[in-house]
Amino acid sequence: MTENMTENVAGPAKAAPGRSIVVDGLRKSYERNAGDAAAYAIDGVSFDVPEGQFVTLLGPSGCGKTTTLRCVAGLERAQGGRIEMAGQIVFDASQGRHVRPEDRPIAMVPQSYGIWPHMTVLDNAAFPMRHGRNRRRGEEVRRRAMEMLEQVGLQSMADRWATQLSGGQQQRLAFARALLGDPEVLLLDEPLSNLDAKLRAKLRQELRSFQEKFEIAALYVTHDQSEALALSDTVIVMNQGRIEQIDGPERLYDHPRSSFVADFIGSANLLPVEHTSPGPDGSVLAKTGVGAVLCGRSPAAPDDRSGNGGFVCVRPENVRVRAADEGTPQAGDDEILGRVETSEFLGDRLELVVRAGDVAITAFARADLGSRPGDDVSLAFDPASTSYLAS
Ligand SMILES: Nc1ncnc2c1ncn2[C@@H]1O[C@H](COP(=O)(O)OP(=O)(O)OP(=O)(O)O)[C@@H](O)[C@H]1O
Repeated sequence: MTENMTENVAGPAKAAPGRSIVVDGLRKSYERNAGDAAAYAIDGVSFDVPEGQFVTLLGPSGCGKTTTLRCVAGLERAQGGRIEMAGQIVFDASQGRHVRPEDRPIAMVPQSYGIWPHMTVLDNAAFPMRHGRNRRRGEEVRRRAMEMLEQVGLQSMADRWATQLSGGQQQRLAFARALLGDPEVLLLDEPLSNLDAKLRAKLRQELRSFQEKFEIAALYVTHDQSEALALSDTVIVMNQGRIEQIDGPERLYDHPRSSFVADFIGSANLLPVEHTSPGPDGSVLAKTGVGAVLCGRSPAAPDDRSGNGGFVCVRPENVRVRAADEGTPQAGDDEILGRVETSEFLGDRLELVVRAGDVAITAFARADLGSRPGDDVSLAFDPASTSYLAS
């Protein structure tokens, strides 16, 4: 590792205030001859981590999340791009600049928390102060470590072996230890992935409340969309080494920019579109296999609202369902007639899969609708919550 962690020559370069990390145009291939664009694990990745914010890299396995995180940490060296951290350029491919991981203002929390089993809780916590960037000695180390253990509720366990802690306590210790290295940013690589679902849900809330309490910026990697939505101020959705969308959780869910994002975040009906034309008030009229659908949302620029291809995107909770014999569709209602294929009772509602022409549409319906497989129903999409996605 050491031979490629060398130069750190230029003086401090200015980073934009208020941003803990700025990543610009990062490109990394693991191939020796990285000429072929398809060989890049990440390609043109750019984003910011603002001060005190929780930012998550989210995407399916192999999309480049860990590679991005490792480049930020300095554990991998990219072939292109720049990284600024706490007011300094820590990586610049064009200038051959690469600050070593131990000299970057970061703390990394790995999947297994990286806790030393042969050390006490206190010694684990004190480790970065004894061995990190800003080394300290003597009583001050013990005092600061004890103060931090108190903050995370582990002071009474300071002299225990770290292996005697529960999963949740280990997470708190990993968090305390990371903070004691005075990092600008915490880097977390799927720290909850080894835990069962119930503990995961509890610990993610705890993780978030610590991060807020200490007002530290965090860059978090996960492939679990519910975790990303629950924890993050900002989610960066990645696909095949590129960024698809950067947005807050609600906006990602309500305004996905592509069919990939719509499908990856929550569940979505994606109806293939034959062609589109501009509709009233900036909407898009999309011709699909089940008829024309009015889409009140579209990330496409107004000039790009006529064309071929793309998808209508509507979430199951935004599909209105009624029994086909509940009365004829009202004038102006673009209703779609279909037949129930499956019906699942979920307590407070039914989840229906309705076949309409060539497409299967998932919809949530009132539990008392009582629809069963084989029943005819009519569906309507609310234009205000229906999107046209060009790709
Ligand atoms: N050390 C390596 N050598 C060669 N190829 C690698 C190496 N590490 C990652 N890759 C490749 O780079 C691409 C991105 O991998 P990366 O681990 O960054 O993805 P990820 O999104 O973190 O996936 P996961 O969620 O499975 O950890 C993948 O195609 C992967 O096979």
